[in-house]
Amino acid sequence: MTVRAAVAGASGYAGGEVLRLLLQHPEVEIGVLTAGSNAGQRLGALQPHLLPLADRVLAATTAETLAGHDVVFLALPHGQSAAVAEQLGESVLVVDMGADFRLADAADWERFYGSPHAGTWPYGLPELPGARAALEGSRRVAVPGCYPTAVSLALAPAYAAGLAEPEAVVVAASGTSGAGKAAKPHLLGSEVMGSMSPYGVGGLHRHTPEMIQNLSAAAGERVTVSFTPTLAPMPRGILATSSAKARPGVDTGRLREVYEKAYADEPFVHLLPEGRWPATGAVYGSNTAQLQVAYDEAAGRILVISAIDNLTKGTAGGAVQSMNLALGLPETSGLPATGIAP
Ligand SMILES: NC(=O)C1=CN([C@@H]2O[C@H](COP(=O)(O)OP(=O)(O)OC[C@H]3O[C@@H](n4cnc5c(N)ncnc54)[C@H](OP(=O)(O)O)[C@@H]3O)[C@@H](O)[C@H]2O)C=CC1
Ligand SMILES: CC(=O)N[C@@H](CCC(=O)OP(=O)(O)O)C(=O)O
Repeated sequence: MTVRAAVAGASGYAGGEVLRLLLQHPEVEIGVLTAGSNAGQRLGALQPHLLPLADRVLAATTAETLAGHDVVFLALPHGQSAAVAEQLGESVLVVDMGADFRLADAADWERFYGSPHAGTWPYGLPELPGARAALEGSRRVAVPGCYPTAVSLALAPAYAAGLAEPEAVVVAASGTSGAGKAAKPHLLGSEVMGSMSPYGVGGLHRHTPEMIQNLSAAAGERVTVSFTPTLAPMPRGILATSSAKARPGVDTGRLREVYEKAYADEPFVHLLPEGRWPATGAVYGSNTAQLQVAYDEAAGRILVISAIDNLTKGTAGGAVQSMNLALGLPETSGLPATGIAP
């Protein structure tokens, strides 16, 4: 089977990463690549690491240029995917790496994104309860945000097993590629190098409702999330520390048992052996999420540390994994499970 794939937003970070993975995918042939202001440029000038595609000229992002493919990846800014997606046929698989179709609650969407809600598609985090079945055979996929990927993988098993009170606290650090390629004053090298800083503090970050949605679904009751993102001086990676008050009866043994069972058969979620801790360096460039759990007896809290590469498992890897499921291909095709070190 040969799958012909187009990528809209090929000049950006998410588009570049999905192309890196698709170039290694045994069943995929790369078709049209599009951009916005960089339409007309050669890809090699913008993504010099994608050597086999260096001479490809970027087309304008329109439904016409994206027509005639089996799958279209949309790596466009928030709010731009819906207009393109609605013009693509229903038989085409559309994988949206933006946020447009992630949230089920229209009021949440409007509050955090400030535009009308476009709809809700099957959610591209197969490891969440029920998600894999919804992706199989689907022709529309909403790829999760990078922080919600790290945090949902970390806390969903605890909530699904009834181990935690419905009030989660999350502090997470992200590499700068999470903010995209467009120049922003707080992302200048001299602002970021040698410094860590918080942003979106106090429930303001748009990934908060996405985490609440996923964890509430796992818990079967409304979970609140206090989320503090921080910017770290590294190009890729997210390290999230997620915690919640433990319910009576929880101890280290029970906590480990729940996580071992939840992820025993998952190819891309790795619960580390006791005493070892996740690190962004260990998952760099891979589609793997590393997890470790701890029970803080004195505080009565469950702690889960998770590490992902924001561009791989946090975006493009999740997108390709979901494509594989949607098209009935082996779920792991084209996806590296091993990282690059040091
Ligand atoms: N970076 C990350 O870790 C993650 C990103 N995502 C999502 O992926 C999407 C892309 O993000 P990212 O790659 O980081 O962003 P970038 O800013 O790096 O890339 C944006 C891409 O969209 C194109 N584009 C911008 N405006 C338009 C337009 N009006 N019409 C057509 N194309 C346009 C750009 O083209 P040009 O170069 O020509 O301007 C570029 O190819 C976003 O929705 C983001 O939320 C999701 C999870 C994680
Ligand atoms: C460091 C940084 O700025 N990160 C981005 C998250 C990137 C991402 O995954 O999210 P979306 O797909 O929802 O854009 C942010 O906090 O806005």
